[in-house]
Amino acid sequence: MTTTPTGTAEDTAALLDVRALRKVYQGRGRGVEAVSDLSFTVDAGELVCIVGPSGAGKTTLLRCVAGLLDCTSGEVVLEGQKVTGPPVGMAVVFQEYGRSLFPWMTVRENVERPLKEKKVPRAERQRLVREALEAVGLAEVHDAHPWQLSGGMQQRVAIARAVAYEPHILLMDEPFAAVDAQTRADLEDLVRALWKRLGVTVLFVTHDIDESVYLGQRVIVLSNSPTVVLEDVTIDLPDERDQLTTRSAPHFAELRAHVYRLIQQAKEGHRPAG
Ligand SMILES: Nc1ncnc2c1ncn2[C@@H]1O[C@H](COP(=O)(O)OP(=O)(O)OP(=O)(O)O)[C@@H](O)[C@H]1O
Repeated sequence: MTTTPTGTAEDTAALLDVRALRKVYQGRGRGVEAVSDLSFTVDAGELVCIVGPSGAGKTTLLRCVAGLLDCTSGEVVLEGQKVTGPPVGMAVVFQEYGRSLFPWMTVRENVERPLKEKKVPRAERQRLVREALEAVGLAEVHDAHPWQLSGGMQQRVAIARAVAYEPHILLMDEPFAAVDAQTRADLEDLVRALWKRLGVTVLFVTHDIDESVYLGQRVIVLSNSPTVVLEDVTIDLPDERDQLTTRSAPHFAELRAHVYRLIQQAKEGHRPAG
């Protein structure tokens, strides 16, 4: 069991509710307060990006949301249940695809593995794996091993594995930081396409301001550590986005500049007013 019911969850319709999250790492002698007080919600079907300067606590936040790390105080509530371990309805895609795929398994076996653990019946598993590999454009290489594929293709496998699992929420932790710029653009479009097609909720952590504005419906900007939310920016760009038109739109530039200024303020130690 990875989640426990919370009596206070009924007051929110949000899929994910991060409430006054605080994380202090206990070191030798003294604690390090990485996250001070983080609160935000994500509604079902939203695509929300988190940005912040290096060391802002993005990974700490994501690990707490994923139930991989205990918070010191506050709570993470997913679908009305307090997260106390990796939740069933969640899948995570990490930056280091090389370490998250099993090299001795084929692409198909890698994607299928979590479904076996979830005890999905065989025929259903095969359908989900086939559809997920088709969705990321890798149907042809289902029998290859990860080490036979490029970095971008390996990350597509990791995305297919997450998608096949049919999560209610997909967490992505700087998933494209290790691929080249062209592949990154393709993968960004893949995430938007899958998000629209599947209706999955996505929480996407990145240090890349342009990427956050291009992908998100909202961008939550974090202060530097000990972390609070500096601003929750609504990205009111048209829903149909593409790399050329969207990125060259004047309003994209305005939003990008706004988030950029917030990150500069974060680096200078600004905190939200009040
Ligand atoms: N295990 C740990 N023990 C002590 N302090 C830690 C530990 N992990 C992270 N920290 C500290 O917590 C703060 C936030 O770290 P975290 O890795 O979450 O930030 P980040 O925003 O993901 O950074 P980056 O963008 O550089 O990956 C930093 O000051 C970091 O030094």
